Amino acid sequence: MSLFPDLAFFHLGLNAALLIVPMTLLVLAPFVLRRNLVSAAGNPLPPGPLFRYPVITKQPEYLFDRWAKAYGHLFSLWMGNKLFIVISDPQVARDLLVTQGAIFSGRSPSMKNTTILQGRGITASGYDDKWYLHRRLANYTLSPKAIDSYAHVLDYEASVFVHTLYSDGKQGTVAINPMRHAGRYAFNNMLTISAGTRSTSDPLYERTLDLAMDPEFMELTGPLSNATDFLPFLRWLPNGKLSRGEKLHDRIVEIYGAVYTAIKERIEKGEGVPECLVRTLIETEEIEKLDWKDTCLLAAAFTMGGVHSTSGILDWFLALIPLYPEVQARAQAELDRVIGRERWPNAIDEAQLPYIRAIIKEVERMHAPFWIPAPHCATEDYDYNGMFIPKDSVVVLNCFTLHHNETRYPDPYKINPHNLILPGRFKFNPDRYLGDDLTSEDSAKLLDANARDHWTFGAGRRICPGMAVAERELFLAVSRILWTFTVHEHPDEPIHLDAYRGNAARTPLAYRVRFEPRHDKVHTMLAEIGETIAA
Ligand code: HEM
Repeated sequence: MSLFPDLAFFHLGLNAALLIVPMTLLVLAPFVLRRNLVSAAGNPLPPGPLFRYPVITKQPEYLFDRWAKAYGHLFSLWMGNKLFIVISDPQVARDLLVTQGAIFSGRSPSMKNTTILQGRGITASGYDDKWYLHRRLANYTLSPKAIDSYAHVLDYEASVFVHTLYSDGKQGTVAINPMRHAGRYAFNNMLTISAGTRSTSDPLYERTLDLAMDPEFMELTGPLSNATDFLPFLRWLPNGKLSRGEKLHDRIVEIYGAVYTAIKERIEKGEGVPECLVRTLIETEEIEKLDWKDTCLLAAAFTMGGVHSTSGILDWFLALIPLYPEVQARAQAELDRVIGRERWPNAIDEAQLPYIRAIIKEVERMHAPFWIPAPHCATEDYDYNGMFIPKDSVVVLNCFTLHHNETRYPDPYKINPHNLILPGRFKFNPDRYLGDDLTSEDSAKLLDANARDHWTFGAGRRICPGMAVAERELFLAVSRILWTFTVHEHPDEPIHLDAYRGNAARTPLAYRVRFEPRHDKVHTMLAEIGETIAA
């Protein structure tokens, strides 16, 4: 028997620890450390962080920006067992997503693509024949020519939106949160395109509105925020988030199924149904071999996809503009000079209002709703500039870094008027877009990727097909709001622009602003519009 039993135990414990710790590390290493792969040509993966991440929830754009600075324009990141390839440079984005679009246009399994949209609804379809068909329908419904057929609706809804800000804000006497109104504006436009109607007191369309405004979709579909996307075994364990995704899927199918049925019944009864996506789908479902779920999820993807994105930009615009009185005053001077005070701007005036257009582009750059737009997926192995991009890797744009490239956008970070309120990272400077007369759709087609306005609508074959509609909506709303009101920050309620809500599309935290009518004509015009709405 040892004279020092405690010490013997200590030695035994130490030996065991010396054995167990390295063994545990060895077993855990493949789950914790990055895996290095090499292509047939001997090229390594793009460089990237040493550790794997199970999930990144809080402002991943800052981490991506740091990694882009540390590892370069193309870096790789292991999220659990999924390899992400992150693009932070315009030319690389063009080379891969546009020039090699045949390889980089897939979608990867995820909560959004697999659980909620079940591989359908255009946005979640793989890069296959069904996607081509859906994309053709999207182009047909959202092309500039198609927009002409519902331009009057976009115009009317913009008037209703401005009127609501006026009446809800008690003609400029109280501060209000404009976000729900912006959401309803975008929603009514999308519902018209999808279902040929706007939200009314009909309970079905009220439910459609509630679904579109519910932040659940944007909370659940973040590209980095669902551990089940990266650690597949979690799918087999009880999982609250997964069941929320399943419930959301059921709710979408149930509500849009009812919209489909209502429209089909009206067509069968010979009632006039205006031209809209669901009508086109019903009329072509046999030829195109669409099933019922395809139709529901396509209508849902259109309606919901075009709401948070467009209204998000309006929310950011309305949060920003009171903080930059000199920008607001310059825009109003342009409106007074070009339009005058007897009427407000219409779509046709857009080309004559370059400063308003520049403001919209600058909001799109500075507050892109998606810092990481819908991930693409590589459908083949590909070697690029001595780096290996394996099949099935998830390929994403790092919009935050692209939009803060100091060569393309000089001074992207500097000063803001409220250093105490904002952390001083961003500079809102519409001047940088003066002289850029291209629409975002045309700008995306430029051969020189460095000259593109911004990357807010994604890139390549899956670039947002709703760009032209969104820009028309934004122009009508922004130009009319600035013609009608001066927007003021509430003196006791500072607006916080750094924090936001949503793991996919970002919207500002709730805020209130005051819409002060600019001149007497505002009251007469809005009174007339009020009568039209009531009629
Ligand atoms: C300012 C508003 C909008 C923004 C910022 C926006 C942004 C985006 C982005 C980043 C993508 C992913 C592109 C990619 O995969 O590379 C996308 C896809 C899509 N957007 Fe938009 N969008 C907006 C408005 C709209 C509107 C008004 C519609 C109309 C219905 C729409 C319909 C779609 C559809 C259907 C897709 C899927 C395309 C596909 O996978 O082929 N979006 N959008």
